[in-house]
Amino acid sequence: MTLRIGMIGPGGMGRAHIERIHSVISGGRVVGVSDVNADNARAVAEQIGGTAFDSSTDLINSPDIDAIMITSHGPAHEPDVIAAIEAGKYVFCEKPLAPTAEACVRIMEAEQKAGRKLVTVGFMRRFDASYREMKQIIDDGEIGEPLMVNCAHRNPTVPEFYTWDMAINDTAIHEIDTMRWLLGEEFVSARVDKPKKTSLRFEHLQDPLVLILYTESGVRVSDEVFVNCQYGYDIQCEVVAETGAVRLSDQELVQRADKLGRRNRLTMDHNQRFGGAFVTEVQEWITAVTEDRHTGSSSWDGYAAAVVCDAGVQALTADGEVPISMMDKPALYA
Ligand SMILES: NC(=O)c1ccc[n+]([C@@H]2O[C@H](COP(=O)([O-])OP(=O)(O)OC[C@H]3O[C@@H](n4cnc5c(N)ncnc54)[C@H](O)[C@@H]3O)[C@@H](O)[C@H]2O)c1
Ligand SMILES: O[C@H]1[C@H](O)[C@@H](O)[C@H](O)[C@@H](O)[C@H]1O
Repeated sequence: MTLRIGMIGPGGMGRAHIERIHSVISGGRVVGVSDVNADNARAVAEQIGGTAFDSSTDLINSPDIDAIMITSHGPAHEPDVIAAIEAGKYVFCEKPLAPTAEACVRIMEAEQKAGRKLVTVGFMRRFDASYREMKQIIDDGEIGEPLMVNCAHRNPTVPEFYTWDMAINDTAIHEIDTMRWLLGEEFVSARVDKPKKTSLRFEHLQDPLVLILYTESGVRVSDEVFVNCQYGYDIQCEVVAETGAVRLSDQELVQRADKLGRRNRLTMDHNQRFGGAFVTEVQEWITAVTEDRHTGSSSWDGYAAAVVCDAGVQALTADGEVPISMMDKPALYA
């Protein structure tokens, strides 16, 4: 059986997912699209030989669509995720699940009403082979209890529409989710340190910044977010534990040796750096949906990330630590 996928918002991320689904991933095909930009929907539909739906509601409720992928902008996700749940269809939603914790709570309420987990949030780093190996080493107790984690999230540049809060809720959200998963704990406080700003940024941005988070057991996670570093898409992570340390190695593109020395070609964007993780993530989702089961990050994970992001955004203008508190986890997500 081929899973018939309907995609809402086939922009940059959506088209990259379509490319993967139609070339390297098995078991699914994007057969319908919708977009507020109707010309874009028509163009993508023509490319894939599928249907351009007039609205996301029509796409979600079509009997010719088995499952939904949402790759529109974050603020547009909530109504479409809820409509997919109400239609009883599995839905893969790109991060963020929704821009506020309150919106994520409404999504969890709809899912609890439906009585089953239908929503997967696109936190792809959980599917990256290097992060998975780090997690295995930690979970096997090979380096003892984690004490500190030092992360860096560097992008070459960002466009002018990228606002100051996006450093947290669009960029650091990846480390926020990955660290919850890697450490198996929730965060209890957030603080933001603001170093000297690069001159190579738009005036409205604090760039770089360092988000400092503490977990329930006291692990300190620092996340340097530097989105105009110019030179590459550079993702770093080192977990320092009681008897050892483990870190992501250099990015995996080729290493060249010549008279200038040995050096790696760096990745330049998320699709290059996390291409393998995206493939595994979407393949696992298609396989799971075909077998009528949930996989990947849940709405609870989307909610938890949003709560930490809200605190991180508050910390941008607060003095010192902002406490983080979450609602009790509903039984559906236990
Ligand atoms: N996992 C990752 O590393 C990663 C990387 C990039 C983007 N993303 C996420 O993917 C999503 C899309 O980002 P992008 O870079 O592809 O943006 P984009 O601007 O390239 O594409 C978004 C598309 O959604 C459409 N759209 C906007 N509002 C809509 C609505 N209400 N209904 C239907 N269509 C709508 C736009 O017209 C556009 O075609 C965002 O949530 C973003 O955070 C994730
Ligand atoms: O939406 C993108 C995406 O999530 C990338 O993975 C991240 O590196 C960028 O900072 C963000 O703007």
